[in-house]
Amino acid sequence: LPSEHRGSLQTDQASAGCFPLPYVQTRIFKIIVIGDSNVGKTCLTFRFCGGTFPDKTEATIGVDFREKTVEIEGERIKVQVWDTAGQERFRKSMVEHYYRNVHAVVFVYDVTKMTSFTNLKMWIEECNGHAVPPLVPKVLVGNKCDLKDLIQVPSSMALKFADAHNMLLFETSAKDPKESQNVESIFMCLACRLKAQKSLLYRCPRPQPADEGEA
Ligand SMILES: Nc1nc2c(ncn2[C@@H]2O[C@H](COP(=O)(O)OP(=O)(O)OP(=O)(O)O)[C@@H](O)[C@H]2O)c(=O)[nH]1
Repeated sequence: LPSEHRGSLQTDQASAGCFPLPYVQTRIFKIIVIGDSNVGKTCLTFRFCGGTFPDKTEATIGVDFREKTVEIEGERIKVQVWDTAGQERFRKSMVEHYYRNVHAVVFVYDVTKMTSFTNLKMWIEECNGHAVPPLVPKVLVGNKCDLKDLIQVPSSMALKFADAHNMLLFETSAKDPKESQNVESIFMCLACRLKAQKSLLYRCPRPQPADEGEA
C-alpha cells in the first residue's frame, strides 16, 4: 500500500473489529505557494512532492494539489501543497479558497526577475487582506539560483526584505538536482514549526465539492 493510505486502513480495520488497533489519524498541513506567474511554483512543488523537475509545465489554472507524507519525531504528517496560479485571470475565482484554513504560506520570486521580487509586496498585501493570522508561518523563496549569470535580485536585498517581514529566506533551484535537499528543507521547516504548534486541529482542509465547482 502507498504510505498515504496506511492510516486509513488501520482506522477501517479497527472499526470493522478485525484488529484492536488504536485509532490513528494523520494530521494534514495545508501549505500554499504564492507568487508571480513563471517563478517556478509548480516546479518547486513537484520537486518536493515527487522528487523530480518536470520537463514541461503549463500555467496553473486555479490550483493544483500535491501531497507528501512525512514523518517528524515519530508522527506521520501529510503535507498538502496548494500550487496556486500566478496569472490573475486564472486565480481570481479561487483566491478565497487558497487562504481559507491555511497553515503556512510560501512566497516565491524568481532571482533572475526583479519584478517578481518587487511584486512580493502585493502578494503579502493580498495574504494579509484575507485575514491570515500573524501566527501562520511564512517563508520567502528565491528560485532559479542555477541561472547564476542572470541573477537580478541580490541575496542581501532579499535577506533585508525577509527580515523586515519576519520570514526565513531560502534561495534555491527547483531545477538543479543538487538543490533538492534545500527545496525539501523549505517544506520540512514549515512542517516542523506547525507540528510544534500543538493546537492545530486534526482536520482536512481539502476543498468541498462546492469549492471545486467554482475553480
Ligand atoms: N532554470 C530554471 N528554470 C526553472 C526553475 N523552476 C522553474 N523553472 C522554469 O520556469 C518556468 C515556469 O515554471 P512553473 O513552475 O510552471 O512556474 P509557476 O510559478 O508555477 O507559473 P504559474 O503556474 O503561471 O503561476 C518553466 O519553464 C520551468 O521549467 C529553476 O529552478 N531553474
